[in-house]
Amino acid sequence: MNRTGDLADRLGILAGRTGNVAKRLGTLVNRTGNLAGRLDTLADRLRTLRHLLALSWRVDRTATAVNWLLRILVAVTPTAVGLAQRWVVDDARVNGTSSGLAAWSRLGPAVIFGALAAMMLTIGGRMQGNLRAGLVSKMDLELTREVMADVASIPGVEHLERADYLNRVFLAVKGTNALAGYAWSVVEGATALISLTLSGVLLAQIDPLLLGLVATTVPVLAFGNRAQAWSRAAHEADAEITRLELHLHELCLNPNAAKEVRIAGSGPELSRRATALWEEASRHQRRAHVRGAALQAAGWTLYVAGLGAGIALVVHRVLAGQAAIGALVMVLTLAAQLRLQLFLLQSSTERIGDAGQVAEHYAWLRDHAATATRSAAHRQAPPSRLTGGITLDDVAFTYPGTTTPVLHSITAHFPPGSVIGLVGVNGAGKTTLVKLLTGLYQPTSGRLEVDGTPLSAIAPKAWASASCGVFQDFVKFELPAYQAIGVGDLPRIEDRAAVEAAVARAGAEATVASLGDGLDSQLGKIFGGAELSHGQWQRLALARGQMRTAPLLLVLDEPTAALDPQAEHELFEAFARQARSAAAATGAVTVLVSHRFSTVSMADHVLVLADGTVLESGTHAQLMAAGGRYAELYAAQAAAYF
Ligand SMILES: Nc1ncnc2c1ncn2[C@@H]1O[C@H](COP(=O)(O)OP(=O)(O)OP(=O)(O)O)[C@@H](O)[C@H]1O
Repeated sequence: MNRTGDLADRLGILAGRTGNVAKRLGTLVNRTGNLAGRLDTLADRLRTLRHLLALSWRVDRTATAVNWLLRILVAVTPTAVGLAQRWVVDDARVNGTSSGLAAWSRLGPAVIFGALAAMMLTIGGRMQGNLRAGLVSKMDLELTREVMADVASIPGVEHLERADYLNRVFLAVKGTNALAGYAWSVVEGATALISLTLSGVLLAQIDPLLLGLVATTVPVLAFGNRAQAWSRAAHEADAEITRLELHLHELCLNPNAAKEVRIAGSGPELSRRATALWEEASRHQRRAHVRGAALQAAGWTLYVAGLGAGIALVVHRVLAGQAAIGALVMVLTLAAQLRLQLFLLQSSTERIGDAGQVAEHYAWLRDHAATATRSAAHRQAPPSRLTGGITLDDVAFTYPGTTTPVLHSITAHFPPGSVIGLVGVNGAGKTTLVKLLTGLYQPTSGRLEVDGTPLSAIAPKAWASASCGVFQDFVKFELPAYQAIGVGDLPRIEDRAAVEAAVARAGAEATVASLGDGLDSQLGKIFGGAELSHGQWQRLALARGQMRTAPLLLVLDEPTAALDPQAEHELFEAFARQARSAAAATGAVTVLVSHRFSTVSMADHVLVLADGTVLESGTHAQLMAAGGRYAELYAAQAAAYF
């Protein structure tokens, strides 16, 4: 019995040890993973740095070259000043304060050398600061252009709809100035480090113990970095709060929101909430700053203690006759310079840290855009005309970053040339289905095919160019009217005949005629142009959606909600007619989303969506005959209108 007990104990101990080993292995794997992650981040930063230095060269070669030269000169001058002073003082001690030619011939070079170095330190430092500011502003402009181009080049809308992605995009867009300064901050940091090293070498020559003074700079920098990291973490954690605060404040100023805000009297409350958010974010920042300031003060206290000890050591040496008075003068000069270099190093590491955070988001955005472009490059062009139509087979979709499926088990076929109606209550998934059809998102599972080719294998930009659409949340482009319409087909934005034809197809002639200067009228109050009614804006949006004359897919997602039912009916009749006549040429599929059943009844085939899936489908006649949900809602609406 005892033996069995012993064995059990031993087995227990063995199991415990195995568990410990496994835990340690787990920790090791984690650490290796962390290290690999850090190396990746470092590689990303170096790539960004190289890109920024190249960008600086591209935006202004002369300023970049002069800036490099000045930085190097400014880095070595503090040491030169210290050396010159030591030279003069020691010479004076040895040879007395004799004047005349002999003294000048001995001291002249040292005085000129010192004066030049001091001049370089002051003038060069200032010139370098001005050059840097000019370069950073040019680079900022270029980086803003790059970031915006990246945001625009990513197909789909995931990066603009997901809160975590939006935070990254927001921080990258807001941080271009910090990023522009990144490269030069690294150069400044590196040259300040060279300066510190040179000062260290000179101090060590007087007494190796003085290296202790250089060592006290380490806590100053380390604590400074930690303080900065706290502040950055607070800033990053508050990105969403800051976005919300900006959004609420913008609502108070936005003329489109003004009616609702004024009538509801919600302005003061919105402003109060925005202010509360701002205060919350400021509180977090303040807390981080106070903690950081305390830590930094501790670092500087150590430095001051080290400096005091260093000076006491040299005074002792001088009094003991072990060092010349020139050494004391040099130590005092270098100590003052050391403090300046330390400030410079600290401020550049702070800027590097700040910009490093932006650099991470910037690298993410660039990678995201590059991956999207690379993957799009291998995809094929859409067919020039649809022959097989669009097929959905057991399609399901969950928005990235969420867990609840919004669409599931969607199976349908849209034959070439057909007009498809989509109906369903709010939130049924109609717009989401439209987003999948237009390639803005890929299905999470199932097949979505165009003429038998998965839509994911078709180049997104080419599919976007082969589609056109009008949406319920259309854009009010505050541009001259012809551009606000022509932007629907960018290559033909200035093609007046194409714009006029689109206006006619959308039945927007009366709206254009009502504008003072017709198609040349400036739209929108913000730029002193004509203000339009919501319905008039919508007519122009419909015209914009008609700019592409031979699309393969036309989506009309409640584009006429601001029009009266009669106008909507007439428009859809016209669209359906156009769709059927265009069908012969391109086999285009028209998808029409509407809450008005009389409009949807014009479609060749209707899908009734409920809870993210197809509840019923068929022609209007079939659905009415089936007497299901569609028939019920149709009858209810008809009774309400007539
Ligand atoms: N970007 C998004 N991220 C996460 N969920 C979303 C997103 N857009 C829509 N949803 C969710 O998907 C569901 C379907 O929304 P969708 O806009 O497709 O409905 P809809 O049928 O077009 O509604 P409506 O008739 O009101 O326009 C909703 O529950 C909505 O909350």
